Amino acid sequence: MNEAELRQQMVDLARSMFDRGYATGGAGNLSLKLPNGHFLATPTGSSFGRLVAEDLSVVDKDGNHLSGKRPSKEVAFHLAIYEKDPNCNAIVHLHSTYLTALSCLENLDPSNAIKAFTPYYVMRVGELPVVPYYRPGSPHIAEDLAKLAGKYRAFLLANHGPIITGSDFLDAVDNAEELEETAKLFFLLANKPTRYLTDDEVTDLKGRGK
Ligand SMILES: O=C(O)[C@@H](O)C(=O)COP(=O)(O)O
Ligand SMILES: [Zn+2]
Repeated sequence: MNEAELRQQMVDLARSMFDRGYATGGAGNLSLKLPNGHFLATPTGSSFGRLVAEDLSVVDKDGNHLSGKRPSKEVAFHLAIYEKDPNCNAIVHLHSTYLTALSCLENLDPSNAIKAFTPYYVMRVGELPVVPYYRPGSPHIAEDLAKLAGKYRAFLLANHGPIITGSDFLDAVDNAEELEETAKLFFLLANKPTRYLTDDEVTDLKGRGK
């Protein structure tokens, strides 16, 4: 896809997420890698429901603002992930209801906030490591993510929300939707005896693709 098509894809899929309740108000941010090596990101304060293709921000790998409106205050954490994960070409950060609720629970397993109970979660996401709470925009988020990126496909910011990566923007959005639905199931199953996938079942699923 060329840059114009990628801009339109970000506008269209952001609007679709907004219309289906995955994003509200000005929460969340999005980015993708452009063919020329620069990055397209949502402007700070923008609503997923009202993005304008020409207004989207372009930054270089060092975070220099090249064009469009002022980028998301989280652009540093997006860039930290791209730097460490060569397979990541797009990133979705949401404040979606169930994943954000999950991010506020005490005693989450920092290495994996959702133990697998369905195959598609394993195939699309795998594990969900938790980044401790820092205020939004803090450089510490990027520092912590730099240590995890490349080993995981999604991350949960404590008391904040999820970050999901993808091989392209559509893949990142699909992964985000799957993860949010998995968190919804996690709460539906709370206090119910649940059969988790065994280690062998998880291993069998890994590496099989989607
Ligand atoms: O939670 C926050 O404030 C940010 O992480 C966020 O989601 C929106 O910030 P901008 O991308 O700067 O609008
Ligand atoms: Zn946020």
